[in-house]
Order: sequence, then structure tokens, then C-alpha cells
Amino acid sequence: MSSSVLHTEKLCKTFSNGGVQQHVIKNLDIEIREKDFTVIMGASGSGKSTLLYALSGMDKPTLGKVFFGKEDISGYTNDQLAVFRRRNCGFVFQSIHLLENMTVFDNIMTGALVAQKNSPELVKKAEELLRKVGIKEEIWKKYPNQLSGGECQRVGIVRAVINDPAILFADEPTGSLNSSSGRDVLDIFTELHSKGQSIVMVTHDIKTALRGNRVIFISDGSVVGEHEMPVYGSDDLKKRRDGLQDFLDRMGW
Ligand SMILES: Nc1ncnc2c1ncn2[C@@H]1O[C@H](COP(=O)(O)OP(=O)(O)OP(=O)(O)O)[C@@H](O)[C@H]1O
Repeated sequence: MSSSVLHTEKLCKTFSNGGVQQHVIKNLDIEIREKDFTVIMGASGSGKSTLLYALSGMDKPTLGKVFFGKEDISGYTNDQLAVFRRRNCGFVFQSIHLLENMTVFDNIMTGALVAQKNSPELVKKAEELLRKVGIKEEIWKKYPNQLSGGECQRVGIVRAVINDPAILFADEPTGSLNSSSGRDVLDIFTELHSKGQSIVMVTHDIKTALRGNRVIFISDGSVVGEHEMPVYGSDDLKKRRDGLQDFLDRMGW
């Protein structure tokens, strides 16, 4: 059993919408294990993205605690959280916001930790990662508006993992892609996971969720169920899909 990399204690997040309090995350306890590919699923509006933001230090909880290892990050200031994220987290969202006035290569370098910036080792690492995700050398000097959506997403993944984050967070990473580009992106996630990358991904798509090895279902701001699967590719895909579908049916999805 792998060790815990992140956990929450009675996590709460409340938004005030026009003076009305909306309790989106309610006393939620969750543990994210190292080297797991954890998938968070649930109905629209159940609080998946809100949870991801709280887990990754993108937003502060209203009440409760978030621990990264033994470090309680819930009381951090915005500046401390920014440092925490840069050191420990990588992010891939539905639409990747690359900086339009920078080339593909420079976009990746801007994400690098200051200490490593433009070091020969880092340049080599960026080149290797770009090749690995299928971004050929002739694209490295191009600007984001000269790339397809799938290419942008793959560059975004390289930017997200360039600092070897302890956790890669993804929110509907294939949501804006066609099925072939989406599959390419998921193959990259699968490969990263097989190399030991801890991943936490929000999705409402079964095909995407199948890539994980642990699916956590949330409803109305609480964890209501959990489903474990072998590492993707090591089992029969039909059995895997049926098992996940069965779990989701039981969750009332
Ligand atoms: N910054 C915010 N201010 C106010 N309300 C918010 C904010 N962020 C989220 N909410 C509300 O919290 C609820 C949960 O939103 P969240 O985006 O976490 O759900 P979700 O499960 O990710 O939904 P979806 O699958 O549709 O993306 C929604 O009702 C949303 O309107």
C-alpha cells in the first residue's frame, strides 16, 4: 500500500452567492496516495473542481485542513500557497492557457523553478519531454496560436511536469479535444502514471476515468463511494469498463 501524499480533515468550502451561503464541500475527508492515479467523479455541481482547487492550494478552505504530507497548508497566505504550488503541483486544465507572445519552448521554461531556469539540464529535460509527448522540433519555436488544440494541451502537460511535481492535478484535461487528441493526452497521463507520477484528475467521462486506478465519487460535497482498479493496461478493458460502470450505477450516476 503506497503512502499518503495529501489528505484532508473535515474540509469545508462555502461560497456566498448574492448573500446566500452555498456549502459546496461539507466535512470532507479524503486521502490521496502517492503514485496513484486518482479520479474524482460526481454529478455536475457536486463540487469536484472546488475540491481539486482546495486540494492543490489554488483556493483556501473555509474550514478544515489540507495536509501535504505532514505540512498543513490550509492556513497558508496567498504568497505561501503560490510557492507551495510552484514547488509541488502541476496543473492541466480543460483549456490550456499558454502565453501567446512566447514560443512553445519559452512557455515551458517560464514554468521552471527559478533555480533551474534555462540550465542545460532543464533545457535537455524539456526537449526530451516535448519529444515524448509527440511535439516535434519544428514546433518548438512556434507560437501557441500556430498550434492545434491537442498540441497546446500536450505542451501544457510538459509545462505542468517540468518541475517533477509531487502531484499532477487535472480538471477535464480532454474536455475541449476531439477524440483522437483526447486519446493522445490520456496516453501521456497513463505513461506518466506508469513512471510513478501521482495524478489527481476530475472528469465526468468514463473513458477518461478508466485511466485511473482509483475512482472517488462525490455527491453534494461529500465522498460517497470509492472504486479501485488495476493499473490501466494490465487488465481486460471490457471487464474494467463494466466494473466502473457498475460502480457508477450504484452511485446513482
Ligand atoms: N468561485 C465561486 N463562487 C461562487 N460559487 C461557486 C464558485 N465556484 C463554484 N461555485 C459553485 O459551487 C458549486 C460546485 O461547483 P464545482 O465547479 O466545484 O462543481 P463540479 O462538480 O466541478 O461541476 P461540473 O461537473 O459542472 O464542472 C456550483 O454550484 C458552483 O456554482
